Amino acid sequence: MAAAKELKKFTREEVALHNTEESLWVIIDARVFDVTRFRRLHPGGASVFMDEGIPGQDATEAFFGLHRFEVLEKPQYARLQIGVLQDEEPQIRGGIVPGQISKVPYAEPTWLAEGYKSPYYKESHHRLQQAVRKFVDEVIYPDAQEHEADGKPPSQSVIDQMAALNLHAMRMGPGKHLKGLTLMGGIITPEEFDYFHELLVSQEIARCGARGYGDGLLSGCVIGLPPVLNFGSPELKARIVPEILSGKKFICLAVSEAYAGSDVFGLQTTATKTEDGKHWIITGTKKWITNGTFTVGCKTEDGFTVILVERGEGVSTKAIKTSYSSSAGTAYVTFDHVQVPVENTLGEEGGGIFVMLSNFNHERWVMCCINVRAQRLVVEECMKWVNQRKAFGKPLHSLAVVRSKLALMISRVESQQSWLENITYQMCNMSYKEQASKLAGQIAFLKSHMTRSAQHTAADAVQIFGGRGITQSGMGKFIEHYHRTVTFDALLGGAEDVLADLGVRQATSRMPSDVRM
Ligand code: HEM
Repeated sequence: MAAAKELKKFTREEVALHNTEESLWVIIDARVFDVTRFRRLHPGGASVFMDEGIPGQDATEAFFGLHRFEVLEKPQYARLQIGVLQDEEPQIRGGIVPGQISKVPYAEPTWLAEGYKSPYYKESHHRLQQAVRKFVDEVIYPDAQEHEADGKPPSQSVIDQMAALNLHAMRMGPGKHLKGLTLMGGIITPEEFDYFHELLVSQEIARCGARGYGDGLLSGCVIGLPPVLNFGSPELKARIVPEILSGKKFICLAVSEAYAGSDVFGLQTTATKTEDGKHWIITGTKKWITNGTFTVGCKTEDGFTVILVERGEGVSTKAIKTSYSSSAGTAYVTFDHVQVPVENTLGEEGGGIFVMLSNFNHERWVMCCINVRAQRLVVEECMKWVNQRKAFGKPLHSLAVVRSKLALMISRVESQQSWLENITYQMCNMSYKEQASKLAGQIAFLKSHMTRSAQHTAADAVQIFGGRGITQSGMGKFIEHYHRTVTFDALLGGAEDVLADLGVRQATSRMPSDVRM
């Protein structure tokens, strides 16, 4: 927006004189705009500027009932501002102020909201959160908005800047891969880094509200690299890991197929050994694969084996159009007699299910971190909308039916974040093995509960926003996007119903044999 100090000052009386089609000014939040020529170009039509109470008048309330704050920040509209009101200051804050914590109730998890306390987050978490938020607001958010819309992948410059701060490495969680790295310019040490740091990094990125872009931003690495880190040979890791964490190469996990998804034993991609036993020959297809090197689940003689396949001869990919942005790079992958050295085997031959299962908890937990933060963004959007939008002469929040929807949305998001933090605390205090046995059910339940809740929240938000909730631009743009893409989380990393069932099956299998009512 134009800097207020360079602008002329006008009284309300002076502005009021410009109330005709020949000279038309309006006041928006103490800023004076000359819309005489713009009127004919206005996306909302020319006539609205001549409606009662608009020409030469203060149109602040009418404006914010129809436009996002960002409209005023766009250069082509900001230049319409010719001055400010004498002795008055703009009062409205909107858009993105890099690094800022939202003051909207429930827009932030309690550990970030003013005046609240948390047993889980220490000073190092706050330090990291502040730095990551500023980076996300300044670097990732604008790129996310642009490419979610144009469908292009995240800019390499953003991936490189994230790599320079070791953000890709931090998204893999605590562990040996962080050793010796300078994290976020050195504001936190690898030794300090725990799952709460990882949680906050994932959640800060999720605030962008760009689902396809978010997946394109190396989420394939979050799920595809752990099998290499945990089961790859030292040589393989030395060759692959640095290239990936520096953002030079992309990796993804390729399990689901046209034939099988949750049913990993139903996979049809095969890996057979060459006669000399030195190579795998991989043939088959994979579907809905995010990003590019592949960590592939294959059927082998011994059952199911996970193998790292590098892009090369016999590997081809083509884009799949889904209901979210092609920025995610969702692909159909074909392996046609691809020759891969046996040294690329991850874990034991035939032990693929163990490799996958050990990955699933972390992967699903990351999805939970992202999911609940995306839900919170919807709460924030709804809170703002019900406050600034008027219906029947009153703000929307004066309607009981709207308040009851908000009550459910807020309750869902708060309870899920609390459950997530409890699980994260257990993760910080359990060995990886303990996590696998004790937390698989908890995480499966949380994810399944969250994805179902998210769908309720999406539907409620659309009701609150009305037609704007299904419109890709303007006031409801985040709601439309959320509603269109919300079901993704209910499918990735284990379908909602399968996960809920997994949790119950695990619980019943652990019932003590001597317990009776
Ligand atoms: C400097 C002043 C203004 C600028 C730069 C401006 C700009 C815009 C833009 C960019 C849109 C497209 C909306 C979007 O996709 O976000 C829009 C829509 C609209 N504007 Fe304005 N506008 C201004 C003032 C006003 C005023 C004073 C009114 C009247 C009360 C008004 C009424 C509307 C309406 C009714 C729409 C359509 C909204 C919808 O489809 O939901 N605008 N305006």
